[in-house]
Amino acid sequence: MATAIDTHFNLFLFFIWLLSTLLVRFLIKKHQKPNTRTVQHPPSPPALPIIGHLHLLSSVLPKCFQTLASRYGPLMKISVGSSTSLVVSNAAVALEVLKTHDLNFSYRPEFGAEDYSIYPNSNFFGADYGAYWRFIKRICMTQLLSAPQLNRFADIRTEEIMKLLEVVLKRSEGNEACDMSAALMSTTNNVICRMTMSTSFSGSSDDSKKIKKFTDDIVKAAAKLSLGEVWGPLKKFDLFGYGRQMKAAMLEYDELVERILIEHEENRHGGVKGRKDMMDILLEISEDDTAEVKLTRSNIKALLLDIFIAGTETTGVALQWTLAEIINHPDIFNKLREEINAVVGCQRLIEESDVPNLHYLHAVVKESLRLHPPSPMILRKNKEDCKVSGYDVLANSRTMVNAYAVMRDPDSWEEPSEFKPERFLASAREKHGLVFVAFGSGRRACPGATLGLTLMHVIIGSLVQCFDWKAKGGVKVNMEEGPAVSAAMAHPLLNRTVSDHVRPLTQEATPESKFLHFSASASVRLGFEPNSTLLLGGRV
Ligand code: HEM
Repeated sequence: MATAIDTHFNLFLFFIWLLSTLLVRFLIKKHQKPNTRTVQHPPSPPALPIIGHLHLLSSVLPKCFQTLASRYGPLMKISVGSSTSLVVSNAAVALEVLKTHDLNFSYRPEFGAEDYSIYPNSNFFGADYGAYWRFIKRICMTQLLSAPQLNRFADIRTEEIMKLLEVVLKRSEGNEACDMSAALMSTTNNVICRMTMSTSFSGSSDDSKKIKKFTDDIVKAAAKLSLGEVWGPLKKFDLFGYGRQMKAAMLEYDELVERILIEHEENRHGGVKGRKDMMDILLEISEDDTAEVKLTRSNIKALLLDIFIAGTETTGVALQWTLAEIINHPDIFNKLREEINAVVGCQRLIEESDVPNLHYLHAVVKESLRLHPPSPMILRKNKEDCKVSGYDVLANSRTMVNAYAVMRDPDSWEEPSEFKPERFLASAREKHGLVFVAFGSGRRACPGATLGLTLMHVIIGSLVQCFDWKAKGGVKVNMEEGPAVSAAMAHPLLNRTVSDHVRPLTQEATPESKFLHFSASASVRLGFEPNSTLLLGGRV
């Protein structure tokens, strides 16, 4: 009997609670300001409980987001577990985010890796738009990556390109396979390491290789940690150990860079190297007591790490795609070769000073970056609520501009999936409202664009000038995109493929050739096709 009374009483209490809750909700709604509107979120595909949209995603994210956008629109909301992002997929909305709301979207979202960084709050890429970021950006644009500083290191780029040509030539000479992916990556890595901290000058020649290994390990662990975002609060337990892996790789990086920093401090005043690399410049700034921001050692190491991560892989990957496109388009290869023949001639190797006159080369590189942007997801966050494409975007929304989709948007580009460098030639350009975002846009746009492009122009120009690149038996290079957001080729230009493509042909070098260390004055016939051209410092 007592139990029945208790049950009735509990039910009565439950109804009282329910009624009062509904009443309070009703009163709150009634007293809300009449102009208060409901938030209109961007559209979103139907989600499953807990996993959200995970089941809709494939390993090649930019492509998968592009497909989803064709159904759910150019601004859509994607959730995976507890992580939510907005994805921008066409040129019009990209312009809104990157140009109209540039200042508001000049922040970067966090992706979970920051908790394990040994340089907390010191890096540049992830820094909020504020005094520290502005200070470093100014240093990048006026000193580290300025035109005069880049020019001071032109000889290093020439040297590294010569090494690359030698590798390709030697492999072909021995009829060996040539791993172009590795060769191109090693060239960009060596250039960037030597420009930042004169690696081949100090310490062992392995330093550049070690830097590449440590940064690759850091990036791999950070990418896995960013996927861990979906675990929400559970991510702090580092269940899979990726946080520990990232910390370990950062400590290895730190030890190496600390050693090089000490060498720089010892050599700096002696002026042994005769020119300042980026590390020298940063050390000088760190000693300046009047500087707006007092740079710490951690700031220096974190900024250099950003430069290695942001500069090497992007440029290396972009070079591979460009070469692959050239191999697949013999007509474009021929046109490029003709332009180089006309502008540079056959007596010397292409130089950086030739590049402004090689308009078709510019167009080829730009077209390759349009179709295969090496940073296909541009990551931003907004500080304040705003409207984009008619939808409400709340403050701190993680926003990804899908550069891959934006630069294949059929409303902006004719035949968007075709490799047509002509679209970037001056005469054609006026016809299109082009949105080229391979280097991002606005305040947070890539500060290394000039260096990246310089390397691409002169490396691709040299490879086209010196070797014939053809697909064996007309079989095209596989242009499938690789997994994750990295944008690398799924089937890199590895030995099997490339050995068949490389056709370094007749080389006749004069003894006075200032470019070649190859058997001077000898005529070396390489490759498989007779009567072709090779221009390295000799006659055709
Ligand atoms: C082909 C080569 C390259 C491509 C396609 C590329 C692309 C990009 C993109 C898309 C961004 C994000 C921009 C945005 O948010 O709007 C970026 C940022 C950045 N890039 Fe590059 N990049 C390249 C080469 C380089 C090089 C050579 C360096 C340095 C030596 C570099 C350093 C950076 C840095 C430090 C940032 C962060 C800027 C910031 O947060 O304010 N990049 N890059």
